[in-house]
Amino acid sequence: MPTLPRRSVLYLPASNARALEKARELEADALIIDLEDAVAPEAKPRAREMATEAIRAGYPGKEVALRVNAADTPWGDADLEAAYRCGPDAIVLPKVETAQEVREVALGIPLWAMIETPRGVLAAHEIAAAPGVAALVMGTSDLVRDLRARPVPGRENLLYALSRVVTCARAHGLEALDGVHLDLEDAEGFERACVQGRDLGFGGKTLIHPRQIETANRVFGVSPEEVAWARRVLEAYRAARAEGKGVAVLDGRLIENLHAAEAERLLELDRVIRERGT
Ligand SMILES: CC(C)(COP(=O)(O)OP(=O)(O)OC[C@H]1O[C@@H](n2cnc3c(N)ncnc32)[C@H](O)[C@@H]1OP(=O)(O)O)[C@@H](O)C(=O)NCCC(=O)NCCSC(=O)C[C@H](O)C(=O)O
Ligand SMILES: [Mg+2]
Repeated sequence: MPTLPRRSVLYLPASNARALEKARELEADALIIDLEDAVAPEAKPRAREMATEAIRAGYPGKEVALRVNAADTPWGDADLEAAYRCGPDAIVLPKVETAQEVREVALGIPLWAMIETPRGVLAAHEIAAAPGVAALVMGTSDLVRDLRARPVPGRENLLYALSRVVTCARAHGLEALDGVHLDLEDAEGFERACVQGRDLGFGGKTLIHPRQIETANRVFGVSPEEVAWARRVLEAYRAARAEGKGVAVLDGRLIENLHAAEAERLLELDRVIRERGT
C-alpha cells in the first residue's frame, strides 16, 4: 500500500466559499469538507452543492474527504448521493456506533469512520473490521460531551478512548487520526496535544484552522534527527545481517528486525513528504 502522509487533516465548512478556495493554497495533507456540524441546517442543501462543485474542481496534491450527515438525519441520504456523484477520496461518517451502519453505506469509496460516542469507542474493533473502512477518526469534542467529561489540557480523561481507537485501527491496518484542538490561541497546548497523539500512535491530527497546519506537519512528520537515526539503524542492522547475526547494537541499544522495519517506514514517509515539497 502506498505511503500517504496524513499529518494534517483540515476541516472546512462546505458552506464557506472562502475556506473552500483558500484550502487550495494551504499545506494540509488532507481536507475534510464538512456537511455536518459546521453547517447550519438551513444552509445544508446549498453547502452540499458547493462541496460537490469544489470536489469536482479538484484539490491537486491533497486527499479530499467529504463528511456527510448521519443516515438518520434529514440530509444523510442526499449527502451520500452527492458523494457518489462527485467522488471524493473518502467519505467521513460521523458518530459511527456499529459496523452495520458502515455496511449500509458501502459505496466503493473509502470510508473514514468517526469514533465520537461511548458506544462508538466500545464498538471500534468491529467498526474497524467492517468492509470499506480505511481510517478511524477521533471526534473528541462530541466524545467529551457524551462522557460528561471536561476538556482538560492533558486529555487524561480521553486516554482510554484514544488508545483504544489507535489499537483497533492498527489491528486492521487502518489510518488513525486524532481529534481537533478547539483553542485556536493555545499554540503550546496544541503542540503538546499533537505530540501526545503522535506518541499514542495516531498518524495525524484533524485541524480546524490553517494556523494549526505547520505544527501538525512538523510533529507528525519525520525530523532530520529521526532520518539520521533511521539511516544508522538500517546500516547497523544490514551489517549485522551480512555477518549472519539477527541483531545489532547501536549506541548501546539493541536493534532488531522490527527497528529496521520502522526505520524503513520513516525513511519512506520522509521521501514522500519531500516529494510533496511540504
Ligand atoms: C474557526 C473559524 C470559524 C475561524 O474562521 P475565520 O474567522 O475566517 O478565521 P481567520 O480570519 O483567522 O481565517 C484566516 C484565513 O484562513 C481562512 N480559514 C479559516 N479557517 C479555515 C479552514 N478551516 N479552512 C480553510 N480556510 C480557513 C479564512 O477564510 C481566512 O482566509 P483569508 O480570507 O485568506 O484571510 C474557521 O477556522 C472554521 O470554520 N474552522 C473549521 C470549523 C469546522 O469545520 N468545524 C467542524 C469540524 S470540527 C468537529 O466537528 C469535531 C468533531 O466532530 C468532534 O466531535 O470532535
Ligand atoms: Mg463531532
